[in-house]
Amino acid sequence: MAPVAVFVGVMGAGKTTIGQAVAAQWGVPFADTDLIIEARAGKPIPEIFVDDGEDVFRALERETVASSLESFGGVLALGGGAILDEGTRKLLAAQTVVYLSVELTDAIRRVGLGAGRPLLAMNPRATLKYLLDQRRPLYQEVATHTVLTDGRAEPEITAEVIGLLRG
Ligand SMILES: Nc1ncnc2c1ncn2[C@@H]1O[C@H](COP(=O)(O)OP(=O)(O)O)[C@@H](O)[C@H]1O
Ligand SMILES: O=C(O)C1=C[C@@H](OP(=O)(O)O)[C@@H](O)[C@H](O)C1
Ligand SMILES: [Mg+2]
Repeated sequence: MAPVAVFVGVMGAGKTTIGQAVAAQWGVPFADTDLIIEARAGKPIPEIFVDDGEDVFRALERETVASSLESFGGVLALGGGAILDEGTRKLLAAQTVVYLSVELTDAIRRVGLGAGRPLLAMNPRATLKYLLDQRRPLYQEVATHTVLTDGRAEPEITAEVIGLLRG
């Protein structure tokens, strides 16, 4: 079994929100690697970053992506930084990967002050700009489909994803 679709994109792209909506419309399960990691670690992501550091989080993320890709049959949302790992990018090569793209203005509006997202705890606007510039080529590399989300409401984006994946 393998996921029907995997969502990637920077924080605030809408991976969790749109992934859930697409899964609901298809009538398939939804999973989010962030939630799986929190359950496995027994603590929220900000605490993993504080107690154990980003490297430990990335290792948990890599294992979680690998096991989900192997055994989960539904819609899978990744965390924004999962694609930083080369091994994860290789795993994604055989998958249907939807890149939800968003630029700085809308992304920052959506994540606000970054609550629950430890990488945005300080200077969220400058950090998000840096992360967008660093990661954009990696999202493009793994994507089989790209959907622009700037200035668009969730139902419209969900409908475009479903239309694109219909074939
Ligand atoms: N297209 C959109 N327009 C406006 N707000 C959105 C849109 N997509 C998501 N959001 C909101 O932005 C926030 C971040 O969305 P989320 O799905 O958690 O993003 P991600 O998982 O990619 O970080 C949520 O509050 C969500 O309701
Ligand atoms: O971009 C990142 O490195 C991260 C994104 C978050 O997920 P979302 O993209 O769903 O917010 C979460 O995995 C963690 O805070 C790190
Ligand atoms: Mg998310």
